[in-house]
Amino acid sequence: MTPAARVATSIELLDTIVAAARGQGAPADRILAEWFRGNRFAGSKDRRAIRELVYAAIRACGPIPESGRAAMLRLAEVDPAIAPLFDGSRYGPAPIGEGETAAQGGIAPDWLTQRLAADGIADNEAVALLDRAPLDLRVNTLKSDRAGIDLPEEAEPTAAPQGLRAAAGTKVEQWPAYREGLVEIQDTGSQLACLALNAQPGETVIDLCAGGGGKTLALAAAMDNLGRLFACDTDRGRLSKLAPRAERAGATMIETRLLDPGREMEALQDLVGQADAVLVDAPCSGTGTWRRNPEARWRLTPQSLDRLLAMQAQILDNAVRLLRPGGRLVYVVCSLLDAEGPDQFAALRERHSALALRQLALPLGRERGQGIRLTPHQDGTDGFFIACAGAA
Ligand SMILES: C[S@@+](CC[C@H](N)C(=O)[O-])C[C@H]1O[C@@H](n2cnc3c(N)ncnc32)[C@H](O)[C@@H]1O
Repeated sequence: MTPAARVATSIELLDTIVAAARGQGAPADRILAEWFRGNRFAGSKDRRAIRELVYAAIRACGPIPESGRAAMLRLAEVDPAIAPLFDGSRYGPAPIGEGETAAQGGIAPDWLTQRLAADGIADNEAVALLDRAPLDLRVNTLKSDRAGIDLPEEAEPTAAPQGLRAAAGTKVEQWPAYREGLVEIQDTGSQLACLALNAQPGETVIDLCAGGGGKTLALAAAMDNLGRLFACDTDRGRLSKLAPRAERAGATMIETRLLDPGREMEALQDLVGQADAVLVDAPCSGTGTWRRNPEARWRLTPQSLDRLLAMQAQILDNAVRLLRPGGRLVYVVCSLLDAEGPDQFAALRERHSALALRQLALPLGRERGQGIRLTPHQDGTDGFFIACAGAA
C-alpha cells in the first residue's frame, strides 16, 4: 500500500470506530483486527502503519470527532508528515479542501477534561493519560522469581516486587517463559493493587470483580497456592478466560463463582463473614487506562458514570458482608475521577462506620483522600486509586 492509501484506509477505519463509540459498538482493537483479517493484501508493514495512524488520530482528538477524515485532519495539525498524503492519488484521500475543518484536539470531551482538572489531573498529568503505555510483566512466583528468571530480552526491574518492564512492542507472547507461565503481562499499578491486599498463604481471599483473572493470578502466587481463593464476576465470558490462564500459571487453588447481576450474594451465601481479604477491583470509567484504550474517553457520558458509581457502591456493600471480623477490603479503580475513588471509598466508610481505615505502604503513589493515587505522569503506571479498610 502507498503511504497515502494507508491514510485513506485509516480514515475509513476511524469512521467505523467513531460510529462504534457513539453506539457502544465494538472496541477499536477489534475493528482493526477484523479489517486486517478480511484484507489480507495489507502486509505486516501496512498493518503496523495503519494501526499507528489510527491510534495517533484517536489520541490527537479530545472530544469524539465528526468523522474519520476530521480525525485524520486533526492528526495532520500535530504531525507534519500527514498533510502531504492528502494528495488525491488513486487510493489516497482527497486533497484538503479550503476551509475544511479538523476535529477538536485536547485530552477528552470537555466535560470530562473539566472533571479531571477539578480532581487534580491537568497539564502534564492530563497529557500523560494519552502516552503510550509501557509493557510491564510480573514474574510468577509459583514458577520462578525476578532474581532467577532467564528471559530472551532485556527487561528492567520496576517498583513492584516481581515487576519487570520490557521495551514496548516486545513479542512477549512468543517467549517460552510466557507460554510456560513464568511471566504474566500486568501493569505495575495492577501489581501494586494486588500487593495492597497482602494476601497470605492459608487465607480465604475473594477477588470479587475478577474479570479475566489478571489480579487473581497474582493473588494465587502471593498465597503460594495455599488457602482458598475465589474469583467472582458477573461476566461469564471474562471469567471463562481464567481457567486456561490459571493452568498456564500453575495456579491450582482458584475457585470461580459466576454472579447474577443484582443478585450477587445468592452465589456467595456460604462465604458471608468468611473472608480474610476481599479485593474489589470495581467496574469503572477507566480514565486511568486511556494509554491503552484511548477511544474509551469517547464512550463515557455523565449518565454512564452515574451508573458506574451506583454499581461500585453496591459491590462494595456486598464485599463488606463477606468479611470476617478483622478481615480487610481493598478497593481499586483504574480511574482518576475522585467520584469513583476517594469519594466512593469515603462514602463506604460512612455507610459502614465500623470499617477502620488501614494505611497502605506502597512503593509508588501519593495520598489522595483516604487512599493512594497512582498516575501515568508521576508513577509511570496506569492511573489507579487504591484504598484499604478493615472490619471490626
Ligand atoms: C476492572 S474489571 C476487573 C478486572 C480484573 N480484576 C483484572 O485484573 O483483570 C471489573 C469487573 O467487574 C465485573 N463486574 C461488573 N459488575 C459486577 C458485580 N455486580 N459484581 C461483581 N463483578 C462485577 C465486570 O464484569 C468486570 O470484569
